[in-house]
Amino acid sequence: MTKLLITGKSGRMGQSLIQAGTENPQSEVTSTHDVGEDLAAAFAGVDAAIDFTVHQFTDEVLKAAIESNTPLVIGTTGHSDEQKARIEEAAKKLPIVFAPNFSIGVNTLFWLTSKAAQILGNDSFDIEVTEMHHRHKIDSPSGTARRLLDILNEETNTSYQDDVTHGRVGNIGPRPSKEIGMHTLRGGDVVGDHTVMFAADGERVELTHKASSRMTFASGAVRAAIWLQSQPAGLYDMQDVLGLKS
Ligand SMILES: NC(=O)C1=CN([C@@H]2O[C@H](COP(=O)(O)OP(=O)(O)OC[C@H]3O[C@@H](n4cnc5c(N)ncnc54)[C@H](OP(=O)(O)O)[C@@H]3O)[C@@H](O)[C@H]2O)C=CC1
Ligand SMILES: O=C(O)C1=N[C@H](C(=O)O)C[C@H](O)C1
Repeated sequence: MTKLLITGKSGRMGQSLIQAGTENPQSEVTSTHDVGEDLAAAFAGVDAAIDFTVHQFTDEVLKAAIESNTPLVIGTTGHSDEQKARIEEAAKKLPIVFAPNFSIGVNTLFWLTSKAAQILGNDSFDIEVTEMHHRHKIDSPSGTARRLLDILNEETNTSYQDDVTHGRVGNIGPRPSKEIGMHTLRGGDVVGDHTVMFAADGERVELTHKASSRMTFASGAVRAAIWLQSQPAGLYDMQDVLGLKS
């Protein structure tokens, strides 16, 4: 039985994670944490911690995990490159799964996006990405969209800095062929929609994933925490947990 700490216990994901960790026959939620509570005390005696909170809290979580030698699952998004580097550093001491999306469907979308970009390329096909989330989401683009852009950049020899355009306004002129458009939508209670579009003269391919329940992310994160129990220190993502890399 894997004893779990869930941080952000009152949050949307915190609530789903408590449910998923309780329902999974291989895990139990023995500790929770929220703003203002003692984090070191919350880490005492658990086998793994799952953090879906805010990026500003990640450094504190890493410190407490290292001090208590506790494997960590990080689902929080919105980190800067410097914060991501600190997660990589911590993973030299601890096993950490850090993933922008824990659903099996989105991890399949990552794989499909890579294959589609290899086949279609960005010469005759124009690539655009859209994401839509609920009105409360504070980071943009979503962590999942950032990962999709990383995949597209890698497959098309483009870069996030030079080739990704966020929205368009004004007299923008014709579309540069290498450009990748990124468009964020926010509204209502949308759990999480992502589309990668390849548009050419005469045809269009659209790869879309729509999440309708946060339990898909939560049960994936609990599965990752259980999987971490048998892993050495290192930085992993959900593709490792699902065996999609081998
Ligand atoms: N990787 C994945 O599969 C997924 C990732 N996410 C990501 O998870 C994160 C949380 O999303 P969601 O649950 O919707 O957000 P919520 O706003 O609902 O929850 C955030 C939680 O973090 C707590 N919190 C806020 N500030 C701090 C702080 N400084 N220190 C400690 N705790 C803090 C909040 O406490 P309080 O309420 O008291 O402020 C709350 O419990 C986001 O980054 C989101 O993008 C979401 C879904 C899937
Ligand atoms: O904040 C959310 O809700 C979500 N965040 C993740 C992201 O930023 O990609 C994953 C999911 O789409 C829901």
